[in-house]
Amino acid sequence: MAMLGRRRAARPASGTSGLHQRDKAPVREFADGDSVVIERLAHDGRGVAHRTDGKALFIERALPGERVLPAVHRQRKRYDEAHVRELIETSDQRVEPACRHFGQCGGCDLQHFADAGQRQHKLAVLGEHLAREALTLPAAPEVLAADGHGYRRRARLGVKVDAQGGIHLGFRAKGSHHLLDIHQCTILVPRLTALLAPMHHQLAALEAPRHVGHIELIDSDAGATLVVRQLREHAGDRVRWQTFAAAQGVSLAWWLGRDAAQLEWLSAEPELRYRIVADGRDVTLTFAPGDFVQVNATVNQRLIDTALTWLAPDPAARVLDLYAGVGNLSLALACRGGEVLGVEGSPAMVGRLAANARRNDLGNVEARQADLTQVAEVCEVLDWAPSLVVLDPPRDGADIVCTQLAGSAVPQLLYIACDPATLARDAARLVQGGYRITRAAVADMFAQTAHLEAMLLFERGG
Ligand SMILES: C[S@@+](CC[C@H](N)C(=O)[O-])C[C@H]1O[C@@H](n2cnc3c(N)ncnc32)[C@H](O)[C@@H]1O
Repeated sequence: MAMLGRRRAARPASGTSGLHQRDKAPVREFADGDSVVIERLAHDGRGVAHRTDGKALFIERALPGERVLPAVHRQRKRYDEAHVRELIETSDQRVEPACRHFGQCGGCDLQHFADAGQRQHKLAVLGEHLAREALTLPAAPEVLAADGHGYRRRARLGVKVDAQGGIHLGFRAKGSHHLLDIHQCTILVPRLTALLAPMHHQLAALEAPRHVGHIELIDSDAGATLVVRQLREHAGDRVRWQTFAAAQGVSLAWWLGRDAAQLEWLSAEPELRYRIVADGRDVTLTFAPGDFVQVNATVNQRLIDTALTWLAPDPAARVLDLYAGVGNLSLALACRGGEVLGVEGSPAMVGRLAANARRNDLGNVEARQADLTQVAEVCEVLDWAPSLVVLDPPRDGADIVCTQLAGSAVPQLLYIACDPATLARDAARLVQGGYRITRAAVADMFAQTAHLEAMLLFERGG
């Protein structure tokens, strides 16, 4: 990725395009002649360069092609970690970060990088992970993208009272366990961002803010919902929260208790739900606090559209949807008329999947609970004799499932992954078992961060 742009006069790093907000004391300052050129981005979004003595440098918020003067803030045996002391030549892909917390907040890594550059980087990361397993793609992956800001419909903010009694609400600071006060978040959907300032005031008005562990924000078609992790009962603060929820027009629940916390609604219980469209048909999915929900509604819809196009299940299909959650993919695929078995580990979500199928009059969906890390349980669900399998595992991947699928005769598999490393490991197993990768896509589910979602279609034979 050669993206060297115009040459700018050397200037201090502070206050420019995401290079500010770094108060790490350098352990090694480079002399003016020691500038380096960024060769590429590492998978975590840091720029990679090499010193003249050959040691690698991982430089925060530096882009490919840029020439920078680094300041090393951590020395390691095989590489050093650095930030930019001075930006000498700037990439034409560098943009001004939209969020004022960028650089300090641990949430986003790539706000200084143009959207197109971020997506190119994610394509390269997928390719590199696959290459490590000697796998190649038949064609360039499709990119499933949407607006890079205002997309996140769910987030968890930490709450902390410091030794001086200061109350903090925010995300972890980059590379640290410290909580950074967050007043603005450009990647949250606007309805959730608008709650940040009132929540700071609300916490300051509580009698016992130390009883609050964290706050989860959820946006659904029922509006905004706050779920407060309340470690101990406090009658006065209970009323304060209820007053706050009424004034803000949000729903409110407490997870109450230190161990084995119980969910208690302090407002009227909302019906948390979101809508997807499958072949022009509206499907409504309900969920509860704590359930998995894809964070980016628009990219999720594109993922569903792509799954339907690639798999093209007909009414004779037997679709096995593994790691099914509350039925996001199961219900979309069931709209084509075939039999669908959705398998999910959480019993509560299995119940919700079944209820969602009923609510949408999809009598062709069966919901089943199984732990897909257990060989016997995986074999049992594969005995259902699917004609195609969709798997959308958590970051650990689907080791046992892919080992079993590698020896199966299922004609088509669609693997949706949020971790390209475990995807590559599992893909290698499937390819060893005789599958070919026939289509690929990168879904920009987590824009402005280095995280990526990938989809691979596998087919037998050929
Ligand atoms: C990435 S989510 C995908 C959910 C769903 N496909 C969707 O699109 O919303 C992964 C799901 O796998 C479930 N899961 C995690 N570990 C599991 C296991 N060992 N067995 C079965 N399901 C598991 C989680 O509860 C979660 O719902």
